Amino acid sequence: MSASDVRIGFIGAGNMAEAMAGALISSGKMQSRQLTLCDIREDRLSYLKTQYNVHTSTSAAETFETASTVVLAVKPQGMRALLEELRNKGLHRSVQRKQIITIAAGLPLSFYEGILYEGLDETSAARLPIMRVMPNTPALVLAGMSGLCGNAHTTPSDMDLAEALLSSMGDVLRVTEAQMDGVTAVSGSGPAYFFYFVEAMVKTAEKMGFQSGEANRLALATLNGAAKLLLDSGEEPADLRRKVTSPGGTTEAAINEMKARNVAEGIQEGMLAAARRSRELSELI
Ligand SMILES: NC(=O)C1=CN([C@@H]2O[C@H](COP(=O)(O)OP(=O)(O)OC[C@H]3O[C@@H](n4cnc5c(N)ncnc54)[C@H](OP(=O)(O)O)[C@@H]3O)[C@@H](O)[C@H]2O)C=CC1
Ligand SMILES: O=C(O)[C@@H]1CCC=N1
Repeated sequence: MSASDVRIGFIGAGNMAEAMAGALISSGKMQSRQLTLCDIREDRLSYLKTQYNVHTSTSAAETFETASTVVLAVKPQGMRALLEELRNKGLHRSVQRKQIITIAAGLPLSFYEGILYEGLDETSAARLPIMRVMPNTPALVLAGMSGLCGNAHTTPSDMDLAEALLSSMGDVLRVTEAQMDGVTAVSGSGPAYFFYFVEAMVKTAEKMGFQSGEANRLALATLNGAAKLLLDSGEEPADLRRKVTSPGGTTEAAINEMKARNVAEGIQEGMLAAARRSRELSELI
């Protein structure tokens, strides 16, 4: 199937679906008319239609039927009801082969198989290969990071298709399913850790007397520059940190204070909590 034949249907058109759909369009990978965004919220759909000129629908069944690739983008807690709705309408007995890509945190491939493959023989199940993707919201600005894995019915060309779509939004790493909780904790949730750090830096700059706009400029230009330096120089973060840290200087005073407050441990424990929560989500359904 060539890129122009692909029809992607997003079921659940929230923050992450918007980031992915927006990236597919702005990267030139897909035309708006190749995308359908489905949500239960009409207000959300009218915003998305105005913003991206995509097809919109309130019907998950219709979106599933008309797509060649379906992206399941509802919250994990709503996934069972959605899958059961699709299965109860017989849509899993698809004659047309289509890729199912789920972006929900935590839920294992076996959960989707248990519902979507119910009553299907191997030949019919093979028409619905299922892939798990863990993207992140910087996809919207084509700077995303995604982890990708697939079930036994996923062929190399299904994986290539998913990777081609995701690489238009940023970097892609193929992983095992066992690594997905880790991907979620590092890159899926990761942008929020960074934003939390920015919030703290900006708040502190304001307390030091800078106007909000000035505080934002100081913090953001610095973090953007530091990330660029790290990426472009190829040097280790610890080495770059040492180059900023003059013995007996201001940076040393800051880092000593952060170490005394176990900031690194807080980051580690936060990330481990995210991975734990990812595993827990699979138990909730
Ligand atoms: N946000 C992120 O950074 C990331 C999110 N994810 C995953 O992406 C998924 C979506 O997250 P996110 O975009 O943040 O969530 P949102 O809540 O922003 O989006 C989900 C949308 O789906 C709607 N919805 C719920 N049930 C249905 C249904 N049956 N049919 C159609 N639409 C429905 C929701 O409506 P309502 O609000 O009324 O329920 C909501 O508008 C989650 O599973 C999450 O784990 C993965 C990586 C990163
Ligand atoms: O917070 C969450 O559960 C989702 C998954 C990764 C990022 N957001």
